[in-house]
Amino acid sequence: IISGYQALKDTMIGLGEEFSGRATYPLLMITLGYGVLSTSGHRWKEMRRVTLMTLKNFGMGRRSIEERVREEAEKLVEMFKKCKERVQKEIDEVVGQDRWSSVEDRQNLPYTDAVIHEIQRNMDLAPIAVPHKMMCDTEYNGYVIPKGVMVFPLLSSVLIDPKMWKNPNCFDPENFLDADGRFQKNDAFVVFGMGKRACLGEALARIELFIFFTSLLQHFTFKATVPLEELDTTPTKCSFGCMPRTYDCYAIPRK
Ligand code: HEM
Repeated sequence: IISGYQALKDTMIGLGEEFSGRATYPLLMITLGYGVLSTSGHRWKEMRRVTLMTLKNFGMGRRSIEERVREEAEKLVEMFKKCKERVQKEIDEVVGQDRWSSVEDRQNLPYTDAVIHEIQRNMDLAPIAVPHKMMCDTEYNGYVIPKGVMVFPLLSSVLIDPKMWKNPNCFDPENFLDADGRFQKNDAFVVFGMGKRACLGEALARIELFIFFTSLLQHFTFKATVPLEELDTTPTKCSFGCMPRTYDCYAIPRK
């Protein structure tokens, strides 16, 4: 298990090729050894290249991916409308009046951007990423890690690495803001993994999260149905992931 920002950076990026294999474990047996996530070596490289090309072609650049994501966000808002007959008229007014947010707005919404990042950091969706496999005998930090060994990049440890965060142990958007309130990137934001096997869907996921989040908050105010102190916001553990809990809430259209 590789833990902490520096060790993950040294191995996943510095020794990227050596650590680029994918280990097999029971959950991955459903893939029958196929697919970009579960393969290693030449086969994986080819699939990763083709998948990346397909994802790029799918959008023909970022703009049309964004348009498709926005369409989905609009559908989501439509879904809310259907469920809430009583407020349908108000929603129609809001949808009719406001423009949709776009990724260009991100730079002018540093606090919103910081909140989305902080949610992802706290969520810790993939605490151990997806296990890697050593491609050859490799020495790191005085340890010899033999070929074939399963390696867990402990992403959780980086997301709360005290050397890397202002306030690692609680929800604080300031972790992504500088003294002037501008958005500040942090290399320890590794929710999508690091190096050669890092998530292929990161760009798409980031656009989706930004547009869904801003569109929903643009059109609705969310209120809990119980006092906030009664809500447990810690993620639940589910297999090798961390999942958000489910909550009842009021989605109140904004005027
Ligand atoms: C918030 C959403 C997402 C998060 C946090 C996430 C996170 C991750 C992580 C941690 C890994 C493993 C990295 C490693 O092995 O070191 C991964 C792999 C991968 N993800 Fe995602 N992911 C997300 C969304 C997506 C989406 C939307 C897609 C597809 C469009 C996608 C496609 C993939 C693929 C294909 C791999 C395997 C890459 C490889 O093995 O070379 N992910 N993701």
